[in-house]
Amino acid sequence: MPPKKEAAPEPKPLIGRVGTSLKIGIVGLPNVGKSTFFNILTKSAAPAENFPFCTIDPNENKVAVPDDRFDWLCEHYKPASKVQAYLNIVDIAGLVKGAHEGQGLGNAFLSHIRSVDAIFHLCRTFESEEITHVEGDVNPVRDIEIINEELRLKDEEYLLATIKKTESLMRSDKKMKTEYDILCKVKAHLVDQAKHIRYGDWNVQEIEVLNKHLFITSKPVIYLVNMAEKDYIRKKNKWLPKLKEWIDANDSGAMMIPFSGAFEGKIADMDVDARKAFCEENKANSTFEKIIVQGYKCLHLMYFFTAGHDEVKAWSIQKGTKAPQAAGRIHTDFEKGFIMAEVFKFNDLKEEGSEAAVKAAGKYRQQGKLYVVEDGDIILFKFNAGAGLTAGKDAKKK
Ligand SMILES: Nc1ncnc2c1ncn2[C@@H]1O[C@H](COP(=O)(O)OP(=O)(O)OP(=O)(O)O)[C@@H](O)[C@H]1O
Ligand SMILES: [Mg+2]
Repeated sequence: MPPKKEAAPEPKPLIGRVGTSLKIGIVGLPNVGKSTFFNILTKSAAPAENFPFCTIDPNENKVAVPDDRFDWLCEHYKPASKVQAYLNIVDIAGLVKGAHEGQGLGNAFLSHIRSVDAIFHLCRTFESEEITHVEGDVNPVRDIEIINEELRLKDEEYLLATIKKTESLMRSDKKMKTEYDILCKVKAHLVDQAKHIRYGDWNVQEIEVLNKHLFITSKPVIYLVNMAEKDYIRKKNKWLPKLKEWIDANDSGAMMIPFSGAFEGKIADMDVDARKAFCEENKANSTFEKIIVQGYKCLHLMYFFTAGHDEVKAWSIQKGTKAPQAAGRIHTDFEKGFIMAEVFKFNDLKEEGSEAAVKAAGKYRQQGKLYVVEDGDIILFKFNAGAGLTAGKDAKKK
């Protein structure tokens, strides 16, 4: 018998693209260390030289999302195959003041920013005589304002053109009126109040319209602060408190993560022992795990696990995904013929020691169609393999 339907409140839809192959893009002024960060993080070899506009075309790569629970499951099941979740990252060319009007490398890379789903906004606090700063001196607060204004102006240009188009369509199609009104509300926020779209409190209908257009300033942002190695080790730089203050005042709730491209580059080249000794000696550690995990979460992604001796796998899903759609990530038949999800929690497995013990303790739950999958759930789907076949056939061999 399938479990009873449980009543779950409908969560508000997310702003942004639907899917799981979402990407986070690295955005910032030229020569602030974007490609250096991208290369070390994703073990890529994109050009990262000391001159502005070194990057022209976007570079894309992925990096595994570190997770102790995944490591524990692999240790526990000793599976033949292990598949982690991945974060897709895009290294984008530097933006300068006036980019929305074609300054610097022009408009092309603003379209590269449009095609990502969240932003690592990278700024520079490291001083260097040799490494040019396009604005003449190091001032990350000013730099962040320049970039944020460019992104807003690009959205403004697109929004005003869209309002015009919608207005003319409305003459022959009355249904366009609702969309037109919503776009005007977006204009009051983005143009009249000069605010990024992500700060607005939008209702379901408004989010639907926003998701047709995927505005740049509706994307979630994490601020990454690239420090000199010395400053990173001593955990001090005069800009850190100013940046924190600016973010609290202007982008309240956004996360700021300080790191150092120079420090990360140095330890990435060391073998495990040398790295450990260096980090202990300097009482400093890599920030990359935190950046990857937060970048992944910022895309509204999470994962559930399937776990057995054949395979331990983390399946990326969007937050708020219900059990049948989560099953559909594995195979469309799993979604079509969904009967139930047998779910247990990672902590219960760790505590009880085995699946059998979890079951015996009554912590193995059967969940129905309305169950909203939680991060780190370990799931076995039961599904009807097709018309005429017996219901309840195991979805996945264990
Ligand atoms: N934390 C740091 N300390 C000192 N130097 C750094 C640091 N991070 C990066 N650099 C140096 O800054 C220079 C510019 O770096 P990079 O090419 O990564 O910048 P970018 O932001 O990708 O520039 P562009 O927009 O022009 O592509 C390189 O010489 C790099 O080694
Ligand atoms: Mg670059």
